[in-house]
Amino acid sequence: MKGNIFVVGLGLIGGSLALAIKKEHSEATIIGFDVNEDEAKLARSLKVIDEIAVSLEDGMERADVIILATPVMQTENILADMLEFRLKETVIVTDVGSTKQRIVKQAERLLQRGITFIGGHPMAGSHKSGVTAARAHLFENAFYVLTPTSEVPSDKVERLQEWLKGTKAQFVILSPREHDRITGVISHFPHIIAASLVHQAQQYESEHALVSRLAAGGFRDITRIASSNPEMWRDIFIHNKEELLALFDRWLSEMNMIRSLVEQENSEKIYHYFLTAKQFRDGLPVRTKGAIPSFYDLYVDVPDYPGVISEITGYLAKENISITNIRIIETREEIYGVLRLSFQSEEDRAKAKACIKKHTNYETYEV
Ligand SMILES: NC(=O)C1=CN([C@@H]2O[C@H](COP(=O)(O)OP(=O)(O)OC[C@H]3O[C@@H](n4cnc5c(N)ncnc54)[C@H](O)[C@@H]3O)[C@@H](O)[C@H]2O)C=CC1
Ligand SMILES: O=C(O)C(=O)Cc1ccc(O)cc1
Repeated sequence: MKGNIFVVGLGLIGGSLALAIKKEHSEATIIGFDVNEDEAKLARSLKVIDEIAVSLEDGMERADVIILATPVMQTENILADMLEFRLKETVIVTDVGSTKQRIVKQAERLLQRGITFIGGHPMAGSHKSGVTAARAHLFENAFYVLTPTSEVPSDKVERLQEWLKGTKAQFVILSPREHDRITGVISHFPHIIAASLVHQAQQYESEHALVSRLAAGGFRDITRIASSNPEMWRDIFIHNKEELLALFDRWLSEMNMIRSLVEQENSEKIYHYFLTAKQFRDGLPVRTKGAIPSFYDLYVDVPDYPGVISEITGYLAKENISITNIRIIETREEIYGVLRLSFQSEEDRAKAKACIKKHTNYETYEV
């Protein structure tokens, strides 16, 4: 499709959407704008966008589709500023914010002027930010929530989905309220838990200098998201305050309950608590990306000799297959193979599997 796509906020999500749209619609012109001029210039040199808008107003007025990809408080402010601009009557405005109720409420004023606004949230990402982390395939297989209000005609929703086809995401329509309730529990609240675990370890570090050195393994895994952009998460917590306050209350009573089981050494109930959590978690789908992203891992059963890692990474490098993470798993219990390689897509994992099979006799497993 032809048209001007205007992306405001050229970071991880804005940049990734720009790349995904261009991949599917090569005739579209991607115009970008960012308050951080260096980020906009970087986006232009990395060919994430075709051109930088002269101003926010200029980009908005030329656009057929406007994508607001800024932290959610900024998105609310931009939606208010847009009331002064002379937008095309046919423009479709959308956003990518992790919260929906306050944004959709603010956008009602645009809707009253006949401008189409469809709230959006591609539910995949990472703890990284900035345009250098942007990838065209970031949203492949992920859920992409849209929250059109009843005034929005369905052909506009279909048109937006057509523009976003290159994301290869799975669209889901929800009300803003349902969206904020679900993301509160599976995405937003876990961030405060991760951050609080890090704070707890930091406080202990003053007593035991070894804490951070010993925290290198599992602790790093469960607290990965504490490395996310603090501005973005501050805004999300303020926007989804009501849901999150309710979750804090439930969490505190849950902690008190499990605390008293430990205090009483109630081994049966403690066991049951872990068991039911394990059963629910083991049953979660693994291939679909979600707000807690699944990684494309490949386990390689390698012999324990020096140089085996460089041997394998060498074969992969020769075939231009990028690895996002590499780790030696120290226990063989339940997991076959000791070398865990992570990839960005199913396709990369399949290529790696074939490459390792071609060059070695090592068994590979997807768990
Ligand atoms: N990081 C993630 O994994 C996900 C983030 N989101 C949502 O996407 C949005 C963007 O997040 P990221 O791309 O991760 O952040 P980012 O930090 O990578 O990029 C945000 C960009 O917006 C720019 N910006 C800030 N205020 C602006 C303004 N007033 N006008 C123009 N540009 C402005 C910043 O300079 C920055 O380049 C947020 O609303 C976030 O809630 C949604 C899904 C996943
Ligand atoms: O890195 C992670 O695990 C994330 O949680 C990514 C993420 C961040 C914000 C969203 O609204 C959706 C996904």
